[in-house]
Amino acid sequence: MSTLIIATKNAGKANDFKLLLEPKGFEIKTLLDYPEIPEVEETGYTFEENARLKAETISALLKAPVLADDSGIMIDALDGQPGVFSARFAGEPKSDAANNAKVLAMLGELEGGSRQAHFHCTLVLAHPDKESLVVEGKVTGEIAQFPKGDNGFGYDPLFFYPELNKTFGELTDQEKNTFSHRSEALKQLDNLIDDWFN
Ligand SMILES: O=c1nc[nH]c2c1ncn2[C@H]1C[C@H](O)[C@@H](COP(=O)(O)OP(=O)(O)OP(=O)(O)O)O1
Ligand SMILES: [Mg+2]
Repeated sequence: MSTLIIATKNAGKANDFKLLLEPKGFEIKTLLDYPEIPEVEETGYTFEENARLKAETISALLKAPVLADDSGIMIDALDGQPGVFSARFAGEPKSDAANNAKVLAMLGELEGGSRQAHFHCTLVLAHPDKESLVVEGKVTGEIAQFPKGDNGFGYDPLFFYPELNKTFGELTDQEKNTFSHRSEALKQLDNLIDDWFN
């Protein structure tokens, strides 16, 4: 069985990756299993730059293949904000509740059709002596008028997905991992990963 380290400290993402990759025979570890690894600063201005920083830094440190995810939510009415700054939108320390409240306050009374948004995910798979692989995925929806659902993490309770008539916070794990930006990106990776590993 191949071990794959995910360069994340986000327990919600870690859970998504476990559900998505363990059935494919990967043993998943995350930075929560390596508390001694220092924080990698996300100094990039694109998802790819930040995902590369996380994957390539940790891969060089651990001398092992490492996958990183940089993701966020882009809201049309806010010209694509919070985008790369999604995790820190309401400032530090990062808080999902404060980020969600800030988004709702900025959108105010805008009606459904004007609340379009999408989740974006860029994945970078790095190896100490190979070129990194880069893939991405997205999913489109709307920002709900108020948070709904206790599943998932981050902006999930605000992200209304019209196809299922539910927010991502109301989806089962299986539904989220069928429709999410993360699963979309992983599908792209799936086509490439076997050759890359061998
Ligand atoms: O499926 C998702 N469902 C809800 N929210 C999500 C999702 N995917 C990304 N997001 C939000 C969470 C965070 O506000 C930002 C990611 O920021 P991002 O820097 O990539 O992750 P992070 O700092 O939480 O963990 P880490 O860098 O250790 O992987 O977008
Ligand atoms: Mg981060």
